Amino acid sequence: MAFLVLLVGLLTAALMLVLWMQKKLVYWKNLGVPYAEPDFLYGNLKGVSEFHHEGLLTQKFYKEYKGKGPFVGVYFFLKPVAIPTDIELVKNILIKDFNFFHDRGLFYNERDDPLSASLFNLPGFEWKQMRNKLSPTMASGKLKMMLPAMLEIATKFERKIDEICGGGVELDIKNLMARFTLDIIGTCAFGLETNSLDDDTNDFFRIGISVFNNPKYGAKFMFLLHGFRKYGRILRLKTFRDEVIKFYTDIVRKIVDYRLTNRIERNDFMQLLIKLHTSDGEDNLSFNDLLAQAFSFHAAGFETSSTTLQFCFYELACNPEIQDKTRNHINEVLEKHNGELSYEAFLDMKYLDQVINETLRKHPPVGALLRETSKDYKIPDTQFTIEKDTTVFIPIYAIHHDPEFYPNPSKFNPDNFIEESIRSRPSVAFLPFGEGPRICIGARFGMMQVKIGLIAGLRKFRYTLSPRTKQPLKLLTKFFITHAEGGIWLNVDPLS
Ligand code: HEM
Repeated sequence: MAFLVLLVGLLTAALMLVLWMQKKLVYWKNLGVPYAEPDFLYGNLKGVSEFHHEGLLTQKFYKEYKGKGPFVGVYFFLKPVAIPTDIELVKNILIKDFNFFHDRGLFYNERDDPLSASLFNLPGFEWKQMRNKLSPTMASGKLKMMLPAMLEIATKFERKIDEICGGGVELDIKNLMARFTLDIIGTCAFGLETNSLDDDTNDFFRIGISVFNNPKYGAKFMFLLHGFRKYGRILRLKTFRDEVIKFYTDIVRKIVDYRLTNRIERNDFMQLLIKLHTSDGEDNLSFNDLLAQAFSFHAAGFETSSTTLQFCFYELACNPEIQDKTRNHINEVLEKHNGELSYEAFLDMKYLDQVINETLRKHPPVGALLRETSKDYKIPDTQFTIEKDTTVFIPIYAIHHDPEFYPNPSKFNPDNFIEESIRSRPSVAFLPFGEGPRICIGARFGMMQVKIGLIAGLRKFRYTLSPRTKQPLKLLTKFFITHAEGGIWLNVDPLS
């Protein structure tokens, strides 16, 4: 009898759960919004494992629903997600009506996992305060100050390619770019001479790449955690593995103590963060804030820059005339600046900017931008409202491949970024760094890093595609960042 009661109880609970889930999955239908039919358990996330890339997943919805309304409603598990398909709405969300969309709605848990409380994840007022404190650290004067340290690494990078090239060995561009960008971040953000270009067994490199290659949770669980972040915090879940948290906490503690005890000052981000940490005013950063923000330079700046470089070398290998033109351009500008790689010479390399921008268009490292509504948002001139707490996914990848804005989107064409072409499309049709007040804080640093990598890599060497690179590239996503499955392999030869 007791067994029967238990069974009936369980069946009733299961039935109620199913009815509750079904009710959740008619949210968009009830609002009369164009929506994609969800699956019972995953909502519309099923494609994440099919496509392995959220850029392609959102592109699927964008293509299908563009013109049918300002956005399409989908579900990530049970959570309603709005994907704007109208460029005017994208602009309003990111810029004009930002006060409805200042958060990303991401999970963080500063108590158990201080690394997770980064600028990227912080909401509302906490974000605004932190952004105001950090913005001056990214001013152009500060970047200029870091140039000599970056150039030193570029010289080592050039030497490394010289060692590899001509010997018939294929270049694993992903690995090389990871070493280069991690050495730059090691120097500029942490003030460490990590030397990963020569030795990729050091802890900074090993743990640094494991943050992305071996994340604590998979993409689907992270979507779930962001959706139920209150419960995640109650359960004291962490975003990063304990080894990662301990490594960065220890290393940052040692650097801060060492510099303060020995009164050492350097031209790097860490110094600027320490200055905020030791200030008395409202700009003061606690140790945990300092730790989280130093780490965010790594978390938000490493894979993005390294991925951009990879895809840029890939496209240049596939397009030899553009490779030659870029190399000639670099040499001409350097000649004009007496052979000196000054900050001014970088600013002068306009065609190089075009090549990088076209890479960021075709292969945006971040395939979609995240926002969450903080209050009901009535879309101007329509009957639609995006209700409070709805996740909004701005489909960068889809917009960058929309023929309305880029006539032949699969062609690598740096002329998409001559003045005339830029003026001919809406400004938000190019979003590799996001847009509005929450735009990437490290965009200028990232561009500088990529430019330095390309200059060092292109001046003396020529690249061609190795047959080992799978064609066409199959994209996948790890921690929101785009990758090519199987990596990108190039042949590299010295220029005669
Ligand atoms: C090519 C390199 C890079 C790309 C493509 C990139 C891309 C992005 C994107 C798409 C966002 C989201 C913007 C939005 O939601 O509107 C972002 C935010 C952010 N990025 Fe970058 N990024 C790059 C380099 C860097 C670097 C080098 C750093 C640090 C030094 C950095 C630090 C950050 C931070 C802290 C945020 C959060 C900003 C906020 O919420 O206020 N990024 N980045």
